[in-house]
Amino acid sequence: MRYLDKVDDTIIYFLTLAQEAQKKAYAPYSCFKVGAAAVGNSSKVYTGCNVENASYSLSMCAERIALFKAISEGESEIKALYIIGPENEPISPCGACRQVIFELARNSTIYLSNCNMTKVIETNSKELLPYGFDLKGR
Ligand SMILES: O=c1ccn([C@H]2C[C@H](O)[C@@H](CO)O2)c(=O)[nH]1
Ligand SMILES: [Zn+2]
Repeated sequence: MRYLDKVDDTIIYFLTLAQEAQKKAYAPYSCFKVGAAAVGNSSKVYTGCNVENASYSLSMCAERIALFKAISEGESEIKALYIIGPENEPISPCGACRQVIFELARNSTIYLSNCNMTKVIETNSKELLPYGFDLKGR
């Protein structure tokens, strides 16, 4: 887990796609809009935003929507996952998303960005969720 010294153009490109999705977030309860972009092995990009519900626990996070879109469209592996939050510090995925990332994006590079892409953390599934629950390795 490290802050990037320089945020290169490729990262800016994918974070911009995540930011476009972030604008579509449906977050009337938290007013906390998040966007994500998952890059599949095919190099196709799947974006997501958080979608909330009056029954709060039915809300879904941006990164899970992006990952579920990718898998449901036939991607078998995710190369990279970009997540952009609304604040001045990089977004920190919730515990549920960390488990889903561990399942579906285990070998991905993961980028966590603040709202204007000036602070970007590079990390991976095992740093986000040490000793994650795993049935694959049995
Ligand atoms: O990494 C995160 C963290 C939070 N949220 C959403 C969930 C909820 O809709 C709102 C406030 O927690 O932000 C995400 O989509 N991704
Ligand atoms: Zn989450």
